[in-house]
Amino acid sequence: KKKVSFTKEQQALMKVIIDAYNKHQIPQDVAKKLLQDKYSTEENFLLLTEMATSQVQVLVEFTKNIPGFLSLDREDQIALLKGSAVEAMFLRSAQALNKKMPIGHTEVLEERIRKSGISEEFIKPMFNFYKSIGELHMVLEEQALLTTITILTPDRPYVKDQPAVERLQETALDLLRKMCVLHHPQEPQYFARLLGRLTELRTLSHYHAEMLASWRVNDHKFTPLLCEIWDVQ
Ligand SMILES: CC(C)NC(=O)n1c(-c2ccccc2)cc2c1CN(S(=O)(=O)c1cccs1)CC2
Repeated sequence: KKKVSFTKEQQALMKVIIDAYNKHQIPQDVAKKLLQDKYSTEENFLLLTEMATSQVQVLVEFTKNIPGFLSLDREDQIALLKGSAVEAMFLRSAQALNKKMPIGHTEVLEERIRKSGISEEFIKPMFNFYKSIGELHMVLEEQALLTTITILTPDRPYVKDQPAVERLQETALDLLRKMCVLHHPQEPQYFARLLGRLTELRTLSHYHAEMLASWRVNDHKFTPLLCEIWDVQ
């Protein structure tokens, strides 16, 4: 078993990130609604709208707890949130879908997502991504750190002080690297595999822009918060 030691700062950082991540789960009532009956496409779309809106609120709260984030330039904070919102949504979705659920719940959830007006060409890559995340069997610390690293991506559009963001991201990457050695000692490539998922996430977020366009064509309504964070309407 490989010896892994964390500095005092790293232990403090992990605790803050885990507390923040645990505090901000998707409200159970919203998730439960997905499992009630009423299967119409319209109803499924509305539920996803509600879940995605609630997740953006959760994301903003989580981000505020990332050590150093609130010390960044205010406009850069906004640029990082807007630049990572879709990727964070897909990451959270993958984690939600791969969570242990009562028998049959996952299937119902999948079915409602497939029948929510998303065209087939986006369903496939989306579910491939969910599956590829599920196969990693990430522990909570890895999930929370991967979300943190996604948010702290320096090269998002309109970020002015990229070095400041890079420094924060480096800290989270160092910690994630150690976490992977600790929790997956048999897989030396595990950390690299996790970062590979971030590349897949960027591809998905390009699909997302097209998904939005096709919904807009069919006059689907989004909430003001989603329109703001996605820069639509
Ligand atoms: C957990 C939350 C963040 N996930 C979520 O909202 N999902 C999920 C999903 C995946 C696994 C388990 C539970 C839900 C699939 C999809 C979305 C949202 N998007 S969206 O934001 O483009 C959208 C918003 C409005 C109309 S479409 C479409 C695809």
